[in-house]
Amino acid sequence: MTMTPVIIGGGSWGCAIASALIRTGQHVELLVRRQATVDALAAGQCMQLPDAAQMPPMAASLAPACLQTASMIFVVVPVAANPAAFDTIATHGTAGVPVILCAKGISSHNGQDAQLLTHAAQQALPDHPIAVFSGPSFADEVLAGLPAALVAASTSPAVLEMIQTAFQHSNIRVYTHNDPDGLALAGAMKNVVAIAAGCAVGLGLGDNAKAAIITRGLAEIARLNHAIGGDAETIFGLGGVGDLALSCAGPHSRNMAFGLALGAGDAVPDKLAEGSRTVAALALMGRHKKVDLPITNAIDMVLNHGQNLDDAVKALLARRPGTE
Ligand SMILES: NC(=O)C1=CN([C@@H]2O[C@H](COP(=O)(O)OP(=O)(O)OC[C@H]3O[C@@H](n4cnc5c(N)ncnc54)[C@H](OP(=O)(O)O)[C@@H]3O)[C@@H](O)[C@H]2O)C=CC1
Ligand SMILES: O=C(CO)COP(=O)(O)O
Repeated sequence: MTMTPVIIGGGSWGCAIASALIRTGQHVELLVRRQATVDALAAGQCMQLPDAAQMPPMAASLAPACLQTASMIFVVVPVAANPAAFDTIATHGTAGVPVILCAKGISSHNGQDAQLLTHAAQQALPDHPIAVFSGPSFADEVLAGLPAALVAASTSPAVLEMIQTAFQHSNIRVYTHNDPDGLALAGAMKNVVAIAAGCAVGLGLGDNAKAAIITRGLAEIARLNHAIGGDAETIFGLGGVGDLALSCAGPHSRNMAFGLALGAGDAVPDKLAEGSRTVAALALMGRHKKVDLPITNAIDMVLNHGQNLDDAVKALLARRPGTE
């Protein structure tokens, strides 16, 4: 029986991860939800990246039975679809097979609670070791074969070794560490900071304001990371500063593009911006942990509580500045 990596989700990032593994000569299967996606992938097309370079044809299926022979399972659907993916793995996956979380956000049920994806996965999948795969990585660039450096984090050295080996000789260079919670949190939070940075630029507040938001946003990430017991070094690595820098660089990031449109008073793009979906849970987590998250809270007020963006900016600037 041949064991193959299986990727749940055939969107931008699922295709990009698959393309990197295929480049090393591995057979990969994608588990998707629509026949149209199966057909597009077989023709070497990613539906979410129509302008991307031609990719290799990819084997995809609608049948979760493909999980039975998975050597490792990448979960690459939006955060909101992760619980259903975990249920599918619990039903069809083989115990002991690593589950690698690739989404960037916080798990939440109807805005009533807030949970790191790592904790949600551990609860739903007690028989599977869990890893987080994150870092600065725009899917279209990975799909085009350009180099990227990512981080895999798990408490299992064997799982880290497996992931590193899987991507050896691909265009993804994998660094490892043992702080999955910190890595999951940093990936979720950078999206919200990118929305805030986009808002500042869209409002015409200038480069100084953008740099201030990135830096104070990083301080928020570090504070909440400390509160959840994450490793401070995670925040200064690829999955922290690295991904924050990438996402705040410009409209290539969907989260930054969302913020730019919001700031400029334009309609927001019709693309996934995980930060807009995760900010409520993140603000809730900050309240539960009693951590001050002014930028996160401001974006939550604007997106979920009807606050005017100008008023949110005024409220942020009216805060008494403290020590750095
Ligand atoms: N794109 C990137 O550069 C990167 C993205 N990520 C993260 O990866 C995650 C996925 O993003 P990305 O691939 O870009 O998103 P896309 O919008 O490109 O693709 C999403 C994929 O998930 C599927 N999907 C969406 N909703 C559901 C659902 N409710 N149930 C089952 N499947 C669903 C879509 O299926 P369908 O086509 O049928 O709608 C599609 O295959 C996000 O959390 C993102 O932050 C991480 C690193 C880089
Ligand atoms: O996470 C990403 C790059 O690392 C993708 O960012 P966006 O979802 O903002 O495009």
